[in-house]
Parts: sequence; structure tokens; C-alpha cells
Amino acid sequence: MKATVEDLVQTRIPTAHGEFMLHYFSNSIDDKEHIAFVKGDVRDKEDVRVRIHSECFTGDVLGSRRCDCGEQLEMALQLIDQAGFGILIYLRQEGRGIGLLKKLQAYNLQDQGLDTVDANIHLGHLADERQYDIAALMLEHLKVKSVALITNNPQKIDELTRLGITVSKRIPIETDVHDDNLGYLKTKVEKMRHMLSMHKKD
Ligand SMILES: Nc1nc2c(ncn2[C@@H]2O[C@H](COP(=O)(O)OP(=O)(O)OP(=O)(O)O)[C@@H](O)[C@H]2O)c(=O)[nH]1
Ligand SMILES: [Zn+2]
Repeated sequence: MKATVEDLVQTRIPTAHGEFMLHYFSNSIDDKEHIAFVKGDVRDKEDVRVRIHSECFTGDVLGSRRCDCGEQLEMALQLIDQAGFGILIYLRQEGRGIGLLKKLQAYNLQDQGLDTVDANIHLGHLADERQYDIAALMLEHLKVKSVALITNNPQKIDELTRLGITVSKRIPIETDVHDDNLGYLKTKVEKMRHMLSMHKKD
């Protein structure tokens, strides 16, 4: 049976990047609270700026410098605001799908010398367990014609395309490289094919 999503509540959220409508979705795949944060009118539009952001409690909420998530979240909202319309999909796939507990254990393994990929594998997981079916269904529901995807990750483009979404463009989202995130970003480039230029800020 085909998976489904249901747009249960829409509510207005004013932000530093203008006013958004928060769409709370339920779905037939998991019991998590996935969100589409929509600015302006996206219906039947081409090249809609879309960020598919995976939950990162440490980066998004606590401002951890181990990763680039918090900065990317802010940048994505800015990019959407600049266009006047767009969507931030917030998927509850903490720790690339392995959950917060395992991600924190993986951090401790990384402090012992493993990289992000090997730490996941050491814990019995794949390097990346995320799925994008729910995001694709949300985009279908919002009637977006084509997507300018805000990402450095080619796998996200491949997966969305496989799921029937037209990705017309890619918009890079690069944050500053510093000592705390250098290893993490290098592993993304070397092992996960991320398109990052790795400019270090002096
Ligand atoms: N397992 C694990 N997950 C991590 C780690 N660091 C960050 N994450 C999670 O990674 C997810 C973000 O994915 P990233 O690989 O940083 O970036 P991406 O979303 O694939 O790519 P972009 O679209 O270019 O940002 C979030 O769910 C974070 O919680 C880590 O060391 N181990
Ligand atoms: Zn993060």
C-alpha cells in the first residue's frame, strides 16, 4: 500500500526571517512529528527553494560546533526569506536516523579516533539510515512543481528524484570550517560525496 501523509494543522509562525506557516503532518510510516515550514505561496510554482533538514538536537537547539546543522538551519530560513517563498521540511531523523542516544555514543567513539561513518558502523548501524519518502509526500501535498534543493548532499537529490520529485536546481549551503567541525566535514566530503569547498575561516 502507498504511504500517505496528512496535513493536520497549519499555524502562523512569525520569525526573524518573516512569517511562515507551520504544517504539522502525520504519516503512515512512523509516529514522528514531521514539519513543513512554509513561506509564501508555493503551490504550482517552479524552482521552489526547499531545505530538507534532518533533526539535530545538539546542533539545532544547543548550538553545538561538532556539526554544521544549527548554522545550516538559520541559513536555509534566510535563503527562503530572500526568495519570498519556499519550504523548510524538518524531518525527525536525529543522528542520520539512528536516534539521539546512538548519536551521542557515536560522538564518544569519535573522540576516541573513529570518524562519523565508522562510529555508526561500530554501533551496528549504516552510515546513514535516513529516508525521504515522507518529505516527498509532503512536497506532493503542497503541490510544488519543481524544487531548488538547498543541500550539499548528492544522495538527497538522488533519493528525491527516485521518489518522483523534480529537482531542477541545487543551492549550496556551506558553513564556516573550524577546528571543532573540520573532521566531521572532511568525512562528509571523503566518504559521503558531499559537495563542499572546505574554505577555512582565519
Ligand atoms: N550518526 C551521526 N549523526 C550525525 C553526526 N553528526 C550529525 N549527525 C546528524 O546528521 C544529520 C544531518 O546530516 P548531515 O550529514 O550533516 O547533512 P545532510 O543533511 O546529509 O546534508 P546537507 O543537506 O548538505 O546538510 C542530523 O540528523 C544530525 O543529527 C554524527 O557524528 N553521527
Ligand atoms: Zn548536527
